Order: sequence, then C-alpha cells, then structure tokens
Amino acid sequence: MNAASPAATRGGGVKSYWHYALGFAKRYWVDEAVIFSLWGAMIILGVAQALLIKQIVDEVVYGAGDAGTLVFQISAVVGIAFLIPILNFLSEYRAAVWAQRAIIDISHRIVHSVVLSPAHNRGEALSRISGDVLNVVLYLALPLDVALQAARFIAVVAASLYISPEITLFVAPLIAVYFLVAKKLGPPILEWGRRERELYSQWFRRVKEVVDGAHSLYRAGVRALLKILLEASEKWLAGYRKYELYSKSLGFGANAITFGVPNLAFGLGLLLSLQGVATVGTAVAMRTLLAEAFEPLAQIMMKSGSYYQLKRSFERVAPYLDAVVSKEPARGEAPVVKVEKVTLSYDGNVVLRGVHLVFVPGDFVWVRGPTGGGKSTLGKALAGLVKPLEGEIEAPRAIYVGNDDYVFDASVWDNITLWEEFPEEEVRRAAELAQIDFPLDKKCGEGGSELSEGQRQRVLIARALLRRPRVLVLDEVTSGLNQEVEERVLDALRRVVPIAVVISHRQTPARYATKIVEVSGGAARLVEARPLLSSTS
Ligand SMILES: Nc1ncnc2c1ncn2[C@@H]1O[C@H](COP(=O)(O)OP(=O)(O)OP(=O)(O)O)[C@@H](O)[C@H]1O
Repeated sequence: MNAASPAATRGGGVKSYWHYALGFAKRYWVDEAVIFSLWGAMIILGVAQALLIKQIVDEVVYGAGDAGTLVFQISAVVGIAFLIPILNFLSEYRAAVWAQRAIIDISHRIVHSVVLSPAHNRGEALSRISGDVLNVVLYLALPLDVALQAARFIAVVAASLYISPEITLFVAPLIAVYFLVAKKLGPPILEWGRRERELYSQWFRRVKEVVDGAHSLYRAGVRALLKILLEASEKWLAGYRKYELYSKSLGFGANAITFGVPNLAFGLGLLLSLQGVATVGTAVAMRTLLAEAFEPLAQIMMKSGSYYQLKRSFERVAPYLDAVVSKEPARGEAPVVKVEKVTLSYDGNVVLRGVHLVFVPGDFVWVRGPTGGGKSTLGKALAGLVKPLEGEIEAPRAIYVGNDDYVFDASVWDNITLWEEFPEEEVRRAAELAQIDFPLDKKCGEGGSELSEGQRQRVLIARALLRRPRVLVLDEVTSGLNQEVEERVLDALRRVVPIAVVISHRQTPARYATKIVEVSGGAARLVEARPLLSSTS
C-alpha cells in the first residue's frame, strides 16, 4: 500500500474529501477494476438475457426459428441465470475483503498518526478505530458505489428504451415517483428510527431505575411503581408507532411500485402486441428488465440516507488519515544504530540539532541530562516515533518504552502479550527478565491502577522484551524500582538486548554503560565510551 503525504496533520489543515477519495481510489485501483469488471459483465449479461428472452418468446409465439436455435438460446438464458449469481458472489467477496483491508490500513494510519504526534488523545484515537473506520471506508468508496449503481440503472433504462420506447416512457413517471418519494421520506424515517431508539433507551433506563430503586420506591406503593412504568412505556410506544407507520408505509409503497411497474409493463406490452405495435416477447423482456431497475435506485437511496453519518465519521477521522505507515525493517538486519546529522523538532521548534551517534551490538547506552533537554525526544526518534526534520536515523527493530505506555484493565499476562499468541515459555521468560515477581494472572486495573508504579513499569518492560527488540529504549521506566531490582532489570537488559538505550536521571545505568550520551543545550553528545563488557560478566 502506498503511503500518502504526511502533510495534512503536520500542516494543521485537513485536505478536502476529494483528495482522500482520489487517494483511496488510486491505492485500491486493482480491487476497483476487478469489481467494476465483474459488475460490467453482470450488467451486460442481464441485458443480453432480456434480449434473448424476447427473441425466444417471439420465436415460439410467432412460429419463427427452428428447434435447434431455440434449444441453444434457452441454454444461454439458463447459463446466464447461473453465471450472474457466481459473478455477484465473486464481486461481493472481493469487495468485503477489500473493505477489511482498507479498515486495517486506516486503523494503522490512525495509530501511527497518534504515535507520531503525541498531542493527539490516545483514547479518542482508539474510539475512532472502533466507531468510525468502517464508515470512513464506506464514505471514501461512495463515489465508486454510486457510479456503479447509476451504471446499473442507466443500462436497464437504455435497454428498455431500445426494446420498447413506448412502454419505457409510460412507466418512467412511476419510477421517478419511487425515486422522489423515497428520497424525500428516507431521511425523516432514518431520523425517526434514531429517535425511536433513543426513546427505547430512555424507557429501558426507567425500567432499570425502577428495578434498582425498587427497595426504596416500595414506600411509594406498588401502584405508583407500575404507574411510572406504564407512563414510560406509553411514551416509548407512541414513538414506536409513529416510526413503524412511516417506515412500513414507505416500504409498502416502494414494494407496490417495485412489483407493479414490471407487471404493468408486461400488461401494456401484451395490449400493444394486440395492436401490432409490440410483440409478446417485448412484453416478457420488459417485465424481466424493469424488475432490475429498482435495486440500484434503492441502493443509491440507502447510501444517501446514511450520507451525513458517514460524513461525520470521516470528519472525525480525517485529521489522522495522512500518517505514513512505516515499513518493518527486514529481519536479519545488523542491529547498528546510526544517527547522522539529525535535527529533531516539534512543529518547527527545534529540540536537538546536529546529532551524530553510532551504537553497535553490545552497547548499553545511558542517556542523561537536565529535564526538558530532549532525552525522550531522542529516544522516541530512535524508535521512529518522532521523525527527524533533517538527517537520517537507522535503528532496526527499535522499541521505545515510556511511562505513558498504556496498561489495560486486564491480567499481567494479557498486558504483556497484548492478546497476541506467544509460546508460554517466552512470556514467562520475558516476565522473569523484567523481574516480575507477582502473579501473571494478577489484574492490573484501568491504566494499571491496581499495580504499584514499579510493577507497572516491569509489565511494560516485559511487554517490550517479549517482542525481542534489537534496540530497546527505556525512558525513565525503572524510576519506580528499588535499586536492587533496577540493577537486576538493567543487567538482564544488557544480556538479552543487542543495543540497550536507557534514559534515566539516576546513576544506576552508569554501572553497565558502554556509552554515555549527554543531552543538553539543544545537543546530544557522546561524553564517554568504555570497552564493551562481555555478556557473561
Ligand atoms: N509532543 C510534544 N510537542 C511539543 N513539544 C514537545 C513535545 N514533547 C516534548 N516537547 C518539548 O521538547 C523539549 C524536550 O522534551 P523531552 O521530553 O524530550 O525532554 P527530556 O529531556 O526527556 O525531559 P525529562 O527529563 O523531563 O523527561 C521540551 O521543551 C518539551 O517541552
């Protein structure tokens, strides 16, 4: 998948709908071409089927044509009748998989956008993923969808005009009425549906209140209780009645026209055949064709009915859409960290300039410096979470662990694996290396509220170690540990992570450091380099 330009979020302004819709169309042009071709074939086959039916009926009724040709034509009609559902299945399958891929892509973009720009609210971003992403995909695919349905409708009308302009023009006003009425009534019905659901939840809340408060409400007497319920139920029922009346009567009217028009065309065709203006075949073919005219219209109306809902979702997600989906570094890359002539900034405000650092396997780097100097910024940049304004950073499979990393309301185990499948012994090993000495089935609470700070930090470290990073950046995540445990964690890190970068105000990392980097005054300098320690010492 191509990555779009990251300008929108950083530049502040969100680009227009068409910018994203065209980008979306370009990214998925293969899927779109396949779906369009399948639909094209279905449309052509549908029209061909109607024309063949006209010919067959006329040959039988008027005694023209021979038996061999008839058998061939009938076989073709039956064949088409089988082929259309198969093509339909293929297009629906392709469209469904495409939609899921698009959902994953957009979710990745949201996640990356949040990580690249920590100003975003993470909880908000997660709710976007669960609530809006599907709508965004539907909204971006809307032009294609509408074009497809319009093409279906136009093909049916064109074929009808070709077979019998008289009948087509006669039923056209009815089709227009169907379209206009449904278009006018559709949105109020959707609105009523929403109000009805709201009323239902109000009613349900009332029931719940009565059930929960029954004990104290009993003093008011059972009759009063029932009265409260009755009033609430009647209010809800009144809303429900109105909604059902609207929606069912529209459904009834639409069905009447959907069934009526093809049969009207059929009857008209038969009458015209008596006058010699049409043939019986025309009547049958028109009936078959016109039965297909309403489905695309209904689809267009349904899409336009949810248009505003889709648009709102899009507006909520658009600020996240331009994030670049970075590539995973290839496995087996040498874990050498290179930071060359790098400038790091936030919204144009430079934090660090001219950073040049090289770390090699076995390095244990202690990053120190005054508060606000840019240590975290450097650490995040190593893991690709802050993009350099200038220069290049190479740090294969780097993971950054910071104190803001989220601990979910789940067990320690789930917080380490994040619900991914890992062999049990690997999870236990990661927990052991991170010096987790409390049960792995212990509940963490929302945000780790049931853990001490040191426990929370060890869970975060185990989560990172389980993923076997080649470069691990720990940003003040040993601050809650007592010195003895901190030493054990750092020692484990030194043994198992090829390149460890520890950002800390404490002195403990000095014991293990092969390199010390001082971050202050807008610069990050290597101030000390010691010989590499052997991993067993
Ligand atoms: N997301 C952000 N947006 C804008 N500015 C930021 C952002 N994060 C950090 N900064 C700014 O960048 C500068 C460096 O911050 P950074 O957190 O990297 O420093 P630090 O050395 O890690 O500090 P500390 O020791 O207090 O954690 C600070 O002036 C800070 O205000």
